[in-house]
Amino acid sequence: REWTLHDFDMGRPLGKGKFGRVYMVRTKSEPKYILALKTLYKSEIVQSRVEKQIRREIEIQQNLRHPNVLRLYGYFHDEKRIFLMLEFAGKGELYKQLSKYGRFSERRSAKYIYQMADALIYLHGKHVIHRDIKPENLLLGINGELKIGDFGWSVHAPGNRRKTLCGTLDYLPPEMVEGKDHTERVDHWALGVLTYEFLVGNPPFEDKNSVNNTYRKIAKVDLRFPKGLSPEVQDLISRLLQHDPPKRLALDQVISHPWILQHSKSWAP
Ligand SMILES: O=C(Cc1cc(-c2ccc3c(-c4nc5ccccc5[nH]4)n[nH]c3c2)n[nH]1)Nc1cccc(F)c1
Repeated sequence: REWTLHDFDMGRPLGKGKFGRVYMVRTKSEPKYILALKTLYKSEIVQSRVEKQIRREIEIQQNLRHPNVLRLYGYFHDEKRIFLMLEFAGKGELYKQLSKYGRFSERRSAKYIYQMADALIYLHGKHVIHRDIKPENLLLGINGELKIGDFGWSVHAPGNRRKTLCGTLDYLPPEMVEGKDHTERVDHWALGVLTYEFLVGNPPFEDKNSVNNTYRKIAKVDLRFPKGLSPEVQDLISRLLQHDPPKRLALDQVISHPWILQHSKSWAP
C-alpha cells in the first residue's frame, strides 16, 4: 500500500532527530493509528553522503519485530523528503528521565537491562550488531517498557566499517578505540556501560575535560564503582566490561544473572 502525507493528521513535534524532525501524527482513516513520523531531507542525506546508511537502516529496521525494538512500519517520499512511519513510544525519550532523576533505582535499571539484553539476543540472532547503544537512542513505551529507537550504526556482523567518531566515545569498547575489527561483543560492552550509567548517572570512563583520558580509561578498563552499588550489580558490570570481547558475559547469562533475578520478582507480570 502506498502511503502519502495526506493520509495523516499532523500533531506536535516530538523531537529533532538526526537529518530531520519527528512529528506525532494520526492516520485519518479508521483504525486511527498514532505514529511518530520522521522526515528526512533528501538534500541533507545526499550532502552528508549517508544515503547507503539510511537505506541499510530502513532495510534492517523494517525487518525487526521485537517488543523492545521500535517498529518501522513503512516509509514513503515526495520530491524533497523521505518519511519514516515509526512506532510512537508513549513515554518518550529515556535519557530525559535519566537527566530528570539523575539516576535510576536498581529495580528500574534491572528491568531495563533485562529488556535490553532480550532485544540484543534477538538482534544478534539475526546477525545485527547495534553498535550505538546509549540512553539517547532509547525510548519508553506506554507501559514503561524500553524500546531501542535508533539503528543508525547497526551493521550485519562481522562489522568492520570505520565508525567516524561522532558523538560520545563513552560507549566505545577497547577494540573500537584501538581501531581493531569488532564483533557483536561491542554490544555486550555497551550494555555494561549502560548499566553503570543508569545506576550512577554518568558513564564509567567519562572525563568531561579530556577525550584522550576517556580513551585511556577505556583501553585500560579503569573501572571504579562509587559507594552504594550492590555487590551483585558490580559483579554483572565487571563481567560485561572485560577488555577481551570473548570474555564478556554472554547475553543469556545476563538475563539469568542474580542481580536481574533478584529484581525480576518485583516487576509487573
Ligand atoms: O532516525 C531514526 C531514529 C529515530 C526515532 C525517533 C523517534 C523520536 C521520538 C519518538 C517518540 C516519542 N514519543 C514521545 C512521547 C512523549 C514525548 C516525546 C516523545 N517522542 N515515539 N517514537 C519516536 C521516534 N527519532 N529518530 N530512525 C531511522 C532513521 C533512518 C532510517 C530508519 F529506518 C530509521
